[in-house]
Amino acid sequence: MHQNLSVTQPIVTVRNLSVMRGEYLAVDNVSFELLPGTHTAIIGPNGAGKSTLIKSILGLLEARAGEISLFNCTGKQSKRFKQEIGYIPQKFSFERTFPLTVSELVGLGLNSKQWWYSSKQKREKIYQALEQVHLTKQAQQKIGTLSGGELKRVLLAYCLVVPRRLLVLDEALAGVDATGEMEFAALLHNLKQEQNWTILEVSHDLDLVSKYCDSVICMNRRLLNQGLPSTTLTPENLLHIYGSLVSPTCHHHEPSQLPESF
Ligand SMILES: Nc1ncnc2c1ncn2[C@@H]1O[C@H](COP(=O)(O)OP(=O)(O)OP(=O)(O)O)[C@@H](O)[C@H]1O
Repeated sequence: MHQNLSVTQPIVTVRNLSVMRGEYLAVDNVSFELLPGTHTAIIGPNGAGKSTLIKSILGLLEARAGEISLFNCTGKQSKRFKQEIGYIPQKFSFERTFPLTVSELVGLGLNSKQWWYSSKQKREKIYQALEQVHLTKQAQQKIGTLSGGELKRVLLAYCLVVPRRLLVLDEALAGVDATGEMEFAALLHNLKQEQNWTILEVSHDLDLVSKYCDSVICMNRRLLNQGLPSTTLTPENLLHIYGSLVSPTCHHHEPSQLPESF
């Protein structure tokens, strides 16, 4: 168990949070709590403010109003827990010539708390993290030459190389192939079950959300619904959220035919 971890105290508390993007109110008066060892998905249509919300939680964007508490601390105090949070952003890329290999990048995840590890122990930790995401063969490859899905796996390995209390994922599975997607989801499930990690992820994959998440936050600038997948992912709620009929089992639409004049 992590130090100071109580099973009842929320890991994250968001109270009446509002966040601007330029002149636009992207998050409007949102409140919720995340309990330790839970997996929560944030869902909503494009532009609903999901990334804005998680970036505010991570301290990457300033709030216009409201309060965010991480591990029971607010403001600057919560910054000391930075190393206990893993984050995979929605968009990132590296120049092809970026001079860092996969194992070097994952090794950067070994932070100051692991200063006493020997070089051998560090190599073992990095190898174990890469093994979990099936990328040991790419260990010496330059990160700028990886595919989009491989790069996402490397970032997950970076998060896995040390214990985290909170893992924040912004569409982390986008670009990961079907097998990788299931493995990724199962891995997150194990981290939650066996190591009590708290997971907050933005996802458009309602099948995986209904299968793996304990709780769903539905938003479109404002919080629309929050609760168990079985009570939030109902046809009525999804119609309200997305404005059209989607369901956890039928949201992969067939590509529509282009009009002849296109
Ligand atoms: N830097 C910016 N300046 C102005 N508006 C912005 C900026 N960044 C984002 N926005 C707007 O804020 C709104 C919320 O964006 P955000 O990225 O949080 O949405 P999202 O729910 O994560 O969307 P998606 O599912 O498409 O990733 C969008 O309408 C977006 O166009």
